[in-house]
Amino acid sequence: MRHYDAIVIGAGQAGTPLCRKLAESGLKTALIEKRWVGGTCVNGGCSPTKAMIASAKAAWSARHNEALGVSVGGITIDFEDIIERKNRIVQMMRDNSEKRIRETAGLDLIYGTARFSGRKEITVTLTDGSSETLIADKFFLNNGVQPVIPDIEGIQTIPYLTSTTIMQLDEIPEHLLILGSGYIALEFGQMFARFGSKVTLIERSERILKKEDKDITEEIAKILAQESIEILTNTEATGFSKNGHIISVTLETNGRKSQRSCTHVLVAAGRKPQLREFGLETAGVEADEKGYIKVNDQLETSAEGIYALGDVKGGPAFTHVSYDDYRLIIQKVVEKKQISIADRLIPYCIFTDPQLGRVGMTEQQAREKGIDIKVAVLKNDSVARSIETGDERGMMKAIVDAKTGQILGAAVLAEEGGEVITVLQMAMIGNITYDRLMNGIFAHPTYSESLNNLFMSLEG
Ligand SMILES: Cc1cc2nc3c(=O)[nH]c(=O)nc-3n(C[C@H](O)[C@H](O)[C@H](O)COP(=O)(O)OP(=O)(O)OC[C@H]3O[C@@H](n4cnc5c(N)ncnc54)[C@H](O)[C@@H]3O)c2cc1C
Ligand SMILES: NC(=O)c1ccc[n+]([C@@H]2O[C@H](COP(=O)([O-])OP(=O)(O)OC[C@H]3O[C@@H](n4cnc5c(N)ncnc54)[C@H](O)[C@@H]3O)[C@@H](O)[C@H]2O)c1
Repeated sequence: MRHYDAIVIGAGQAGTPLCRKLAESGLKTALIEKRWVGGTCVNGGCSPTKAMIASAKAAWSARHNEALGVSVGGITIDFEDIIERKNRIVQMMRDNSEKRIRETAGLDLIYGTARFSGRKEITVTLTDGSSETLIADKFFLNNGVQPVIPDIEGIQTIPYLTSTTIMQLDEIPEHLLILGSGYIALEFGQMFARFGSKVTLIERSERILKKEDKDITEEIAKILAQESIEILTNTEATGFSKNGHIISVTLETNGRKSQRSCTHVLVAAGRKPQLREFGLETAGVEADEKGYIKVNDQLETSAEGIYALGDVKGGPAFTHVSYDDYRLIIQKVVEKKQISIADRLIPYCIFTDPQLGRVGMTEQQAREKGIDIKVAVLKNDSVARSIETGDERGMMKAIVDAKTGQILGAAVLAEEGGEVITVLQMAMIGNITYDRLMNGIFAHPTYSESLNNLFMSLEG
């Protein structure tokens, strides 16, 4: 039985950099991965989707540029080229990561599926079907999550797509019906509409992106409608059947049944842990009622010497969170520093076009907490940058503590909303009050310059 100082399970956004740093610190380390180095982000998440979204944006721009006096004539979408470009990017990122791992002294990369067979012991089913048992003093669990497939009558009889398989299609769907209206649904929905699919979003709540403020989600819904994306809210899919290449869907809207047909169905109804046969109980690691691994604010599980990082521990599921977990674990385990994941300020960006950059509290959350707030709102049709570039869609919004002037949260729905929100995040990190941004000198004409006007709206 091989013994290691540390075993990392899952080559995700935490596991990949973590295994190298552990080995470089002198710990004999193994990384166990059942599929590909790079995990979801590189192979089936951020990188491939954003590569394909770039193609979709290029198609939109080619059509939209006529409004700017530039006509390119008719455009064609070469879906095979788009998929090939995406595959090249993924392969390059995966190969670079794997190369760095293989070049690290004291680190073994083992391809196989791990499960706990003892308290500090795992059995790995290797890709050739054989198995090996390994023991270690410390374990770092970075197993990630997988798509939820809702238990809807007939769903298993249709060739439904997930975020992974939709990026392996060899044709553009004629009519794509999407279950859900979260991050994955909106990013793929707009992407495929721009490639030429008819797109229908099915959302059982009363509105899309229900955790975001209503004015923001209404603005996004308006933008999607301009691209002929159909959004059915308060609606559930209750049955599926297939006849040739046509899929029939039974929908229920406020108790009223209707029938629809489409050619493809994407399930984007959330993600969940993949730990059913992982042997958490054998290791003494507790999970919560939804199956996520329970951790304290130092990423420690209920079992001594076993830590969990990234999506598998629940909470915000983003690459930058997983990466921050890695940074903190190194500080704790190697540098012997105090760490805490409590109260992390976690920004995010939904890569629709325009992007929705977000940080901190929504207006709704602040009001639910009873905080005395002021709300600054600026529509992009009064932003010089938007007018000049011919893209006036979207808005900016900031939530400010009425007593202290501190910025509590913000949303920027704009072309580079993900970049502009970082300016507001920096202000929050540095405790810079809104009046300093209102009076700050920013380069003209940038989106960030309009933060002057955004906060001026608070001065009445
Ligand atoms: C379509 C899509 C788009 C996304 N876009 C963004 C985005 O733009 N920005 C963003 O911040 N986030 C995005 N995300 C979320 C992001 O991909 C994840 O939050 C991120 O990858 C963090 O994952 P992780 O490190 O927890 O684990 P993962 O990256 O999921 O890695 C877990 C790894 O563990 C392996 N594994 C699991 N169980 C075992 C086992 N028993 N034995 C061996 N190996 C095992 C898996 O094969 C996998 O490689 C997106 C997700 C999806 C699905
Ligand atoms: N840009 C990004 O950062 C990005 C992009 C993609 C994914 N992600 C990550 O991946 C995670 C998963 O994304 P997601 O979009 O699958 O989940 P999500 O939780 O964001 O959205 C799921 C949506 O599906 C709806 N839903 C659930 N069951 C349904 C049903 N039976 N019928 C109709 N609607 C139903 C929910 O009400 C919800 O609106 C995200 O939470 C995010 O952390 C991030």
